[in-house]
Amino acid sequence: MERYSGAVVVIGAGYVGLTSAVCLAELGHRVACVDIDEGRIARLRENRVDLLEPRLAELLHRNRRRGRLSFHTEPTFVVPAADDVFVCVPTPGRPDGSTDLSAVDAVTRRVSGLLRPGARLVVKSTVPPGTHRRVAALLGRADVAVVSNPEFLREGTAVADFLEPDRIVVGADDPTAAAMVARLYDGIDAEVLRTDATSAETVKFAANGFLAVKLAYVNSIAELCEHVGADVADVLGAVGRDPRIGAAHLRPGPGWGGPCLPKDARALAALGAGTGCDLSLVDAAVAVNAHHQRRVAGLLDDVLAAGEPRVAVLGLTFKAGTNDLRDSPALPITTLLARHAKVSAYDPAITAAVPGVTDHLKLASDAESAVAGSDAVLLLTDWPEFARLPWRRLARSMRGDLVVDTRNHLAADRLADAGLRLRRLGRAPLFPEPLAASATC
Ligand SMILES: NC(=O)c1ccc[n+]([C@@H]2O[C@H](COP(=O)([O-])OP(=O)(O)OC[C@H]3O[C@@H](n4cnc5c(N)ncnc54)[C@H](O)[C@@H]3O)[C@@H](O)[C@H]2O)c1
Ligand SMILES: O=c1ccn([C@@H]2O[C@H](COP(=O)(O)OP(=O)(O)O[C@H]3O[C@H](CO)[C@@H](O)[C@H](O)[C@H]3O)[C@@H](O)[C@H]2O)c(=O)[nH]1
Repeated sequence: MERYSGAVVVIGAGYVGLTSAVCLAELGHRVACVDIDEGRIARLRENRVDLLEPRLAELLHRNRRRGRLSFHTEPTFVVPAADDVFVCVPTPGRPDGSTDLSAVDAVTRRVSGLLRPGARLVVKSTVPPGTHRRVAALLGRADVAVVSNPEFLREGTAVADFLEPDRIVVGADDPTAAAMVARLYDGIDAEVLRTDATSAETVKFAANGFLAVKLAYVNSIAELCEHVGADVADVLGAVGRDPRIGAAHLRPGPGWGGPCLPKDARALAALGAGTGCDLSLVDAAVAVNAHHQRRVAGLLDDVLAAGEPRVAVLGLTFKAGTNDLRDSPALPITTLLARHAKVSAYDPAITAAVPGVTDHLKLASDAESAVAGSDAVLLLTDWPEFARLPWRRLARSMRGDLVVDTRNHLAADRLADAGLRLRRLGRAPLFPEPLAASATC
């Protein structure tokens, strides 16, 4: 049993929970972090972090040494001493898109009898608008306030996003409770936006839905650029200079993915269906995203038509800088390819096969062995090391000469020097013959 004498408990030690626990400790609070995953807690007690997040391990060690951070498998002894208990457990999507709140419910029931009078239960998990009322009802404690404090961190930059956020949103129907939670962030230089609880819950869905729609639109404009002969980098570079639009999240790719955008967009669309509000724009973004994933696989159609084709895939994670494979666009794309081709893949953050996830492909231990003998290379994640690959040597080891770069990540002149044909999203292909696949949108 680890000793705890502090004021904050964080339940859930995943991307959001562990980052929150470590950063709140860095801000000077005494934090106890609880998770039902005994293996994860055992590793954290040995200062071992499974998540690929810059500075997370360093800040964890430092705050463990300072005695500000402890890890537990049970809330029994730590929750009664806490002023604020953060809920950072998963809220996955159900098959119909709606949000599965069973982990939030389980935590609420578990802590109900443990919270001291006057404490606050702070929901950081992404939950549909109105969930605070469900939590309050399950809690059955008029002397405990329920506060919504959605989290906006991105994977790969979780610590920086937590400590230097664009905004902090604290929503509660009890202004004193909101003020108490807001004060936990006193060491951070960002505006705290105080709202009612339903509005705070809605902010998170509205933000992720907006990003999903924006990225679906970006990929559609990339497709249009190919059709009309425009260059997407020039087009969106100029479009993004308008401050009403903004330059961020404007890069085309193989479809957006990850543990949040897909499930939150589907949940928002399901909310539209459930409330009768017209959120068909979000439904369309989800459908368009699936189209772009199929379109990327379709760019290899010519190669797949040949006998016993072999495709090398560079990058499996949903973006660079994370080892998270949840809802990565690489999974549906490589599944489509694997119906017709042998797929060998390399990702610097995925060092071992993941049963049930990577079964359809052969995991290579480095880029060169993935590429050797392939008819085509498909780059799906923009890991920096892929831009530095020795393309001349790789070209000699390949059977074919096609490279499809879905992130506009590779230097065209280096691939041309290597005698490779380069196909990029939203840009003219760097080889002479017209592409049948891009003839129509
Ligand atoms: N991952 C992100 O980038 C991100 C960013 C913002 C918000 N969110 C939201 O935050 C929530 C958590 O996401 P995550 O990515 O951190 O999840 P995660 O899967 O990385 O971690 C969740 C942790 O909660 C633990 N857990 C599950 N049930 C529990 C219980 N009853 N008691 C104690 N621990 C329990 C799990 O063992 C796991 O370690 C979700 O609602 C998600 O939508 C995620
Ligand atoms: O210009 C861009 C930016 C992103 N993506 C893709 O979009 C997806 C999501 O990327 P990103 O938003 O960086 O990743 P997440 O870590 O999933 O973060 C999102 O989801 C989190 C969980 O809700 C939120 O907290 C964040 O604010 C929100 O950005 C990934 O597949 C990216 O490859 C692009 O294709 N082009």
